[in-house]
Amino acid sequence: MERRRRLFETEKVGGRAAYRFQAVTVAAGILLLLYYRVTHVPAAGEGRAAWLGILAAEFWFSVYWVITQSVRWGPVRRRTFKDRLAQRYGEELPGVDIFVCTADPQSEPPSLVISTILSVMAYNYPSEKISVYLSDDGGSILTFYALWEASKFAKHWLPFCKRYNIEPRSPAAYFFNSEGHHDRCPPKELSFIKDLYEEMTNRIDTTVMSGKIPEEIKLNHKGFDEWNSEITSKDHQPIVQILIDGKGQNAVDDDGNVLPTLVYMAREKRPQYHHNFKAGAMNALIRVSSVISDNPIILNVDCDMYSNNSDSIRDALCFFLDEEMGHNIGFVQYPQNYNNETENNIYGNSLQVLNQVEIAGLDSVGGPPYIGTGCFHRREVLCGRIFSKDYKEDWNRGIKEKARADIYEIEEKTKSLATCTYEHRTQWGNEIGIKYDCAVEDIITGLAIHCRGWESVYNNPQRAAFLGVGPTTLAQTLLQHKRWSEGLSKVEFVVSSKVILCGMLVIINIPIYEAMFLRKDKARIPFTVTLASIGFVILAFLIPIV
Ligand SMILES: O=c1ccn([C@@H]2O[C@H](COP(=O)(O)OP(=O)(O)O[C@H]3O[C@H](CO)[C@@H](O)[C@H](O)[C@H]3O)[C@@H](O)[C@H]2O)c(=O)[nH]1
Ligand SMILES: [Mn+2]
Repeated sequence: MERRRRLFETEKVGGRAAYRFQAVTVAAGILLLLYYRVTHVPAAGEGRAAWLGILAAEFWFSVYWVITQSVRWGPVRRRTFKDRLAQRYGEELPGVDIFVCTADPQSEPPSLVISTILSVMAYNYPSEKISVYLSDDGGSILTFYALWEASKFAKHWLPFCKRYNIEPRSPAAYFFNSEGHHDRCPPKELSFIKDLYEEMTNRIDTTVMSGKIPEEIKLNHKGFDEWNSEITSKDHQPIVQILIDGKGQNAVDDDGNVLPTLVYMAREKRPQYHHNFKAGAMNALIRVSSVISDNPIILNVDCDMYSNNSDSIRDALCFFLDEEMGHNIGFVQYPQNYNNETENNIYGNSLQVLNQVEIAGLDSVGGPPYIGTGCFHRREVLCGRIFSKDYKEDWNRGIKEKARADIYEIEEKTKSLATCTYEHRTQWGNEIGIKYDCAVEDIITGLAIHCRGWESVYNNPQRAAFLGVGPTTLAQTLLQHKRWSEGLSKVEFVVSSKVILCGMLVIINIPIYEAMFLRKDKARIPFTVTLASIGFVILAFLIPIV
């Protein structure tokens, strides 16, 4: 049989030899420094304590440096072949569910959230195979209103994007910091769509500022009835509203083409139940989407990360659908790039080393971590499936024509999956879905997926797939790093807690070892007692093995 051509290839990043040479010189420097410290310890009373303290610190940084080499030693780059994907599959491609998370209409303005939503609705991909879900942890009628406006604007925006093949497809980014693709379309049409967009954002911004939705607008959609004066962001019933039903009759754009499904979800919130932040929202989305569209691939993005490259879905599929390697791949991670870098990048927020070198380095040793946004997962992998080479993904899942229930029935059914108590006494947040109880839920979820045998790949194409809003001030930077560090040290602690515990026990027991082996006075423990203790220790170690 003819061997199929690969849908992606892996290249080594250039400059490895230069980096390795530099690393060897640094290693030599570190060793010489440690040698000097160890051989020149001053006498007691002449600064010995400070010397030993510095030695300990330098030793720790040396260990840290050695560990970081594992992620910088062999970075790789992936290249996809979308033309081969097109030749092989045409438009017979799997469905994709896209999750966007938002939490607060004040700090994450709804007009920007919907720009992200519109950018992912406008992927260069068959619309009937895309379902977009917005999770609103703020449970805000203002965000719902903005999404309803977006569902109407999409009818003009999507055909416009596809007709002139514009990039990026976030209207906010396209109109206000575009790279100049405006010449691709007739000026009249451009100003028409721009006016529509500006009118819409003005309406949304003034409504958000006033904090109230005009009564006449509320008459336009039944979804507004979900809110009453008692609802707060921390105390409300589950809300699921299907704003565009892609499988329905009326879901067509201006050109008569099908529109993607668009769903608003605010999971139930009650003060007495812990909501588990973004992880809780994602898990509710996994369940709700399994009833509405149930597509085999899930992409999730933060609401401030718009799609900057309309080919990213096809790019990601080059990995999953590759005949040789695809079946090993659990998720495809894209980097977090920002479009609001500060001058000279003074706080290092563009994450260059992480994005270009370290995550690419991890990609050569089992795969990148899951970093919370810009990631394509297999639904089954998020739901806890353990890797097996016999497993065959059902790529038609979700597309197969099911007897479609009434839209109201679906909404009612899915609400029951987004309640506070649904997960009680289940494995959600543990073996199933995104993990709970960690500030970096994404990292531990990715590690768990690796532990179940799946690999991941990192794709960093020339044209950034997603662009977000990064921190720009020192205060924002510190807050983000504090959260990341807290979360990561927890991961580190879980992994190394046993080692630390054993080390502490050894240190606490130093006087006993002294009495066993070193002391020559009366306090020395008799040899027979030492022997008996060693015997007991060995026995104690054997117990868990037996
Ligand atoms: O209760 C919450 C809190 C946050 N979010 C959403 O989660 C996302 C990330 O939260 P943010 O406060 O912006 O955190 P960042 O530090 O910017 O997030 C980075 O770090 C997180 C933890 O590692 C990852 O989950 C994110 O994807 C990654 O962008 C945003 O879209 C929020 O709207 C919720 O949906 N519910
Ligand atoms: Mn963020």
